Amino acid sequence: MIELKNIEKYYANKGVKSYILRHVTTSIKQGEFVSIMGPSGAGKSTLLNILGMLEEPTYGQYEFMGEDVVSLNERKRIELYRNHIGFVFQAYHLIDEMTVAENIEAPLLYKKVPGPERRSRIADMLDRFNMVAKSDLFPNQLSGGQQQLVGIARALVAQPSIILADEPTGNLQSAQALQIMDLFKKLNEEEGITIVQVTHSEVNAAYGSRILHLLDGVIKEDVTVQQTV
Ligand SMILES: Nc1ncnc2c1ncn2[C@@H]1O[C@H](COP(=O)(O)OP(=O)(O)OP(=O)(O)O)[C@@H](O)[C@H]1O
Repeated sequence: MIELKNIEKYYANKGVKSYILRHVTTSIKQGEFVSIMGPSGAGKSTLLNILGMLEEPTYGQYEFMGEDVVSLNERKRIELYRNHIGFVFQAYHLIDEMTVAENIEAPLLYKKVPGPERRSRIADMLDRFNMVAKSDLFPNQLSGGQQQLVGIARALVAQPSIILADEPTGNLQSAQALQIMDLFKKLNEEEGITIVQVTHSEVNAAYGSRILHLLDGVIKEDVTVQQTV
């Protein structure tokens, strides 16, 4: 599903290059649940943003579902993103002025999904996340855990092939964090959705099947998780 070859990312400042990612070569197969770990500043979010087409690498090849992402024009890349990728952010990134239902609807409007189908998919999401009664509330009327569920519902409503999550439980208490991780595991195992998450938590990483350890922008280790959760 994902092939990265020799991905490099650097910022040049007064002729000095500071490397964020170096020689990143790896592949991720459909159905995997991968955690990216490593110390602060190791380049985890940058790598996830490149996977999610939110940032471009300075060099290297990125193939997503057979498409050469780097050579695609903006319109094609956005289309690929909208059709296949659901992104979940640590700080939720919901739109404050929109209700829960409207936030979940947003990706469907971009994809021009017709009204009746939109309403049915939103209803399914609200039902699945036990949020029917919260449908008309605004994000600031929800707990952090509920806001993140809306963030995940918004990522899922467009039926993505892959969920990319940047510290999805970073702002949550442990009970809520467990709920989100259980949900990811279920999505992965029962619906075959590929998941790539950035996490600082060993507990969260144990939910996945593989861990990429980044250090100073380099993949230092690529390990298979022994399933215990
Ligand atoms: N626009 C930029 N210009 C220069 N340096 C940048 C820019 N964006 C990010 N960086 C640097 O890239 C490095 C990696 O950032 P990144 O957010 O990917 O790390 P991270 O591993 O996700 O860290 P954390 O765990 O703290 O979120 C950091 O040192 C950061 O300062």
